[in-house]
Amino acid sequence: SCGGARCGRSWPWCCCRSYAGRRRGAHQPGTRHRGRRRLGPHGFISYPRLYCYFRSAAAPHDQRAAAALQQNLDKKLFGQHLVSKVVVKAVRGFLNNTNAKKPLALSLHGWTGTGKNFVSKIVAESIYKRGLQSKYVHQFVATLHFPHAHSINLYKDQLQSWIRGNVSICPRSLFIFDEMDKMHAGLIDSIKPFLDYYELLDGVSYRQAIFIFLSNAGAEKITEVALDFWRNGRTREDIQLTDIQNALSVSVFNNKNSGFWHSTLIDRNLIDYFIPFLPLEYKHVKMCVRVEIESRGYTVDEDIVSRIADEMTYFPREERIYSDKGCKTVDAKLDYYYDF
Ligand SMILES: Nc1ncnc2c1ncn2[C@@H]1O[C@H](COP(=O)(O)OP(=O)(O)OP(=O)(O)O)[C@@H](O)[C@H]1O
Repeated sequence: SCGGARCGRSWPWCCCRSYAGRRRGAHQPGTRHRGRRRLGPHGFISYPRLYCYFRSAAAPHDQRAAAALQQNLDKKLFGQHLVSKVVVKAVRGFLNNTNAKKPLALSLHGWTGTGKNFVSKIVAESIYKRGLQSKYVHQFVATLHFPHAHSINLYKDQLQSWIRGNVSICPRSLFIFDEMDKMHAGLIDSIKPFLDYYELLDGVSYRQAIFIFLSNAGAEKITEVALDFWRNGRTREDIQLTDIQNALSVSVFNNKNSGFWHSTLIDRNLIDYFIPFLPLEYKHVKMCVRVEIESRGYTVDEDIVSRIADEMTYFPREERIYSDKGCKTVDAKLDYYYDF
């Protein structure tokens, strides 16, 4: 129990935002939240709901937010043409829609180190000034927050109450579920009502919320398609969403280790987009190395770039096209070459 401690960015199930919400009567079933007055951090009177509304929910009408998302993805994300296209369309469309019928639900799939967390961060930064640090952004990591299979019913209750409490406070809340493939089967179904087409549930509307699920499940399927294109002499940019999306959702639905195994979220079509992250090639790894060198304030040395990219391992064994860690570990390898 947090015992009324100050609200932090950690994961206190019992308290903080849910607790604060309860104190304000924000997420009691059937209670309408009116944004009551309270003293802000500097002694000013603040209106929590309005604060959230103007800081966050006003973003949909801000073309700059959508433009920033596009710009950032174009500039920072390598080798993921499908991701850039779909994420921009989905998020921009959703933010600009004042009459959304359901929350936005995106499921990002792909090999490790291909940019799933990176993209979630860019999405958060485009909507909320403080990005992942915003108190309206909630990140769950399956192995950290839902470790024990025997506690699944408890987690279900806690997850529901966490989401209910936070959406009551801020309708434009963002929930990111990492490591979906390590989530106990059935747990994620507990949030199904929130992702559905209800106008109100116990007086709360979830239609402005955004849910992003991250998973390695389906990576083999994605690699299979990418390899097929490569072996047939076609460029990876020729791959269309339609070449992967259906097969991906079916494979995730039928994969016992996907977190979405036989999930009602999938069979009730509550996930809006299954977004495939293609495995990264040698040239993409080099791009990541260059960015990392520049971010540390050094001039790019192409010799070091090649040496680091060469150190990574690539698959399949014969062709050696795709990095098996994507761009992960690139920053650690740099430490060896530079005396920081
Ligand atoms: N496609 C990419 N374009 C640019 N940078 C990338 C890309 N993929 C990964 N990176 C870099 O590598 C780092 C690690 O990637 P990230 O954490 O997003 O991988 P992930 O797909 O979420 O992996 P995992 O499945 O293991 O969680 C990112 O912070 C980013 O710096």
